[in-house]
Amino acid sequence: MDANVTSPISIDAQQAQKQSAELTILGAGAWGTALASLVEKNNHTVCLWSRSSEMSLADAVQDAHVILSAVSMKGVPSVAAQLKELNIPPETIIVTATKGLDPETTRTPSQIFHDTFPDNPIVVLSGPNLSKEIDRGLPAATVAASSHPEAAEAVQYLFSSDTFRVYSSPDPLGAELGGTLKNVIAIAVGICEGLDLGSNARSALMTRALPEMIRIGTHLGGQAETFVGLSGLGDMLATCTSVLSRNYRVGYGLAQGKSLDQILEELGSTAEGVNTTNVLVQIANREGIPVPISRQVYHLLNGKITPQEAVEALMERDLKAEACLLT
Ligand SMILES: NC(=O)C1=CN([C@@H]2O[C@H](COP(=O)(O)OP(=O)(O)OC[C@H]3O[C@@H](n4cnc5c(N)ncnc54)[C@H](OP(=O)(O)O)[C@@H]3O)[C@@H](O)[C@H]2O)C=CC1
Ligand SMILES: O=C(CO)COP(=O)(O)O
Repeated sequence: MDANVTSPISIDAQQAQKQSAELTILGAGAWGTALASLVEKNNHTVCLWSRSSEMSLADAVQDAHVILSAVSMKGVPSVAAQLKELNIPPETIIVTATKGLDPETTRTPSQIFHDTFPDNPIVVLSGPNLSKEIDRGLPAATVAASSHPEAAEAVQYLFSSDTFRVYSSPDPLGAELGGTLKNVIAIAVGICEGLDLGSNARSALMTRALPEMIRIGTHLGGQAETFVGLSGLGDMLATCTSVLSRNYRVGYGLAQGKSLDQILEELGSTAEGVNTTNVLVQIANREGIPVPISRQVYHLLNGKITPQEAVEALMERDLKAEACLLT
C-alpha cells in the first residue's frame, strides 16, 4: 500500500507537518493508516511514513516525540536497524503495534526495539482492533502497555477518544504475546468454521486455546492475568469470530481445500499467524512446552495433514482433567 495514496492526510500536509510531528507512524498498511486517522481526529500532529514514501525516514522522525511502528513482522528488524542510525533521543517513546515473532531470533517486536533502544521507553499497543471497524468509527478498546508507566499514559492519552478507549498496563510482553498468539488460534477457529463443525466445537477450541496461550505466554515472560484481558482473550474473541480477520480467513480457506499460497494471494495483506505458528512451534519444541492446538495448525500449514486429520488428532488426545487455567 502506498502511503502517499492512502494516508489520511495529504502529502503536502505531511511535508508541512514534518517539522513538528508529535507522532510518526512507520508503516502505512491497514493498521498504520487506521491509527494515523485516530490520532489525527484527536487533533494531534501525525506523520505517516512507509518505505515507499518520498520523505526520508530521517525527515519523518526528526521532531517526533512518539514513534509508532505498525509494519508487519518481516519489516521490524530492518526498521529498527534503520532507526538506530538516526540518533533517536532517549526520551522519544517508541510504540510497537505489530503482532508477530521474528523467525531469526524468535523475539517479539518490543524485545527487538528494547534491544536496539535500551534507553528509550517502549510501549506495546495491542487489543481487539480490526482495522476495518476502526476505520468506520465503531467503538473499540485497546491496551497501551509499558514498564514505563508515564510512557503508557502518554500513549493512552494520544489515542483515546469517544470511539477508542485505551487502557494502560504494566505488562508489555503479555499484551504483545496475547495479540500475537491469538492469530494462531484464529487460524484454528477458521478451520473449524470452514469445516462447519458447529458452535460446540468452536467454543471448546477457543476455551482450550486460552490455557495454551497462557502456558506459552507466561513461559516467555508475560503475566497470566494479562491473557484474560483485552489484549489476550479480548483479541482472541474478536479475531476468532470475525470474517474481517485475515488469520481466520487463512484457516477458513484451508478447510475449503485451498492452498496456503492461493489464500495469501487472495488476501493481499498480512496474516501474521502463518509465520507466528512456525516460530511458536520452534519455541515450544526448544522449551518443551505443550501446544497441542498450535501444533495441529503447524502441521496443516506445512502440508503434513488434512484439516480432518487435525481435528481427529485433537479429539483423540489422552483424556485428562480440565483442572486450572494452566493445564
Ligand atoms: N489490520 C489490523 O486490523 C491490525 C493489524 N495489526 C498488526 O499490525 C501489523 C501490520 O498489519 P497491517 O497494517 O494490517 O498489514 P498490511 O499488510 O496492510 O501492511 C503491512 C505494512 O508493513 C510494511 N512492511 C512490510 N515489510 C516491510 C519492510 N521490510 N520494511 C518496511 N515496511 C515493511 C508494509 O509496507 P509496504 O506497503 O511498503 O509493503 C505495510 O506498510 C501486523 O503485525 C498486524 O498483525 C494489529 C492490529 C490490527
Ligand atoms: O489483530 C487484529 C485484530 O485485533 C487483526 O487480525 P487479522 O490480522 O487476523 O486481520
